[in-house]
Amino acid sequence: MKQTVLIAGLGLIGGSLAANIKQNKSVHLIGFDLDQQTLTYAKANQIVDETSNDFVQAIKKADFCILAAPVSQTIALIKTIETIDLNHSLIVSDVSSVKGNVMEEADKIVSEQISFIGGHPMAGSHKKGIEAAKAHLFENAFYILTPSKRASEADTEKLKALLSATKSTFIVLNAKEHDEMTSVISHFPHLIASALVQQAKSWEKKHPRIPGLAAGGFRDITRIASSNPGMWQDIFFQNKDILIPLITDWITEMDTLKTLLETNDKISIYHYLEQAREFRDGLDREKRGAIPAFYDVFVDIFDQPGAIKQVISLLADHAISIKNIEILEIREDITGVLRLSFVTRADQLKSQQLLSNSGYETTIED
Ligand SMILES: NC(=O)c1ccc[n+]([C@@H]2O[C@H](COP(=O)([O-])OP(=O)(O)OC[C@H]3O[C@@H](n4cnc5c(N)ncnc54)[C@H](O)[C@@H]3O)[C@@H](O)[C@H]2O)c1
Ligand SMILES: O=C(O)C(=O)C[C@]1(C(=O)O)C=C[C@@H](O)C=C1
Repeated sequence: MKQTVLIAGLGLIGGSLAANIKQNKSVHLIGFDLDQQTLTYAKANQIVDETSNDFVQAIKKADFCILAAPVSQTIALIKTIETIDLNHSLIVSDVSSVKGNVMEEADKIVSEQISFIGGHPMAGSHKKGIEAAKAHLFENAFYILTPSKRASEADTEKLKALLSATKSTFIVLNAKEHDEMTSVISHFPHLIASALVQQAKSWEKKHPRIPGLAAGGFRDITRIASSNPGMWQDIFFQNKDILIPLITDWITEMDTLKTLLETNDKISIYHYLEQAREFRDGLDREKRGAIPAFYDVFVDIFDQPGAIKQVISLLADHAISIKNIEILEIREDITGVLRLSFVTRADQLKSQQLLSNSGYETTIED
């Protein structure tokens, strides 16, 4: 029998989930969004089977509902769900990056028919909107589930089955564990990335060449500062009780580093850098969760016409598929560095060997 799934909020995440769920032919997928253009795009590109402008009417038809709007809007939708009378059972989930307030609201649902299991796919991008949606976005990522008080294990299993095409790894956490961990590895780093960009922006007044000089390191550490400001504003305020103490800890940490520099404590600075490197290098490479599970090869190339094409052709001739290419640094007339990302370790190693055999200087991270 066909199951009806409603996705409310068809942006980057809702659209990407829709693209996964749509692969299941026994699902009838309804899309709801406040933005008419998004709905038109979703229908025209067959991302959903049906669109709706009426959340309450659509949810009444659904067996599953996934709320994929900004966090504060998701909380507002849960408040609406609390008022709906259903004559059949419904599993509701969300994708919010912060879980505390969402789960607090979800625990207020009294209907016996509704089972709420919070969700958060730990993958995304700095892009927004349905046009950036991709079916493979969640592959190899962790997908965190936070069941509400009344959700049964059987319901959690049903939700996992619905989301199985994402090829993510599901883990169950409570809201507090979730919010503490994501604030450390996602929300706070975002705040720092934006602050680093603001710092460069203010120094640009004195040194107008700063944007041009910003090379691989600055670009790597600040990529996420190009994200959707509306979404992150919401995340920061939803998780501010955890973020504020982290900012206090960070100020203390910066003060410590400042003192080490002022007192010329080279040994302590060395250990500080060494410990950070060891921790970073030790991040689980098989299941990298928030860090995309790609395997990189760095290739030195000469800045001359066709240099990149040669590298790509070599790998294409051996049927190796490159997941992503990034030019990290090109200096005029000298070498530059290409970062090639592969989905499997095997492709990474094979590519490195092929490139080395053809005379390229390559490096990989173990
Ligand atoms: N972008 C990421 O990297 C990422 C990763 C994991 C989880 N999330 C979470 O996913 C959610 C959506 O983020 P996104 O990146 O897809 O944003 P997005 O801006 O790409 O999409 C949000 C969509 O929700 C719609 N919308 C807004 N209010 C709505 C409402 N009341 N009802 C229905 N639709 C509404 C918008 O029109 C838009 O189409 C957020 O809660 C975010 O915290 C984002
Ligand atoms: O890759 C990115 O651009 C992201 O910011 C993705 C990211 C993250 O911080 O890792 C952002 C927010 C989500 O809640 C989950 C994933």
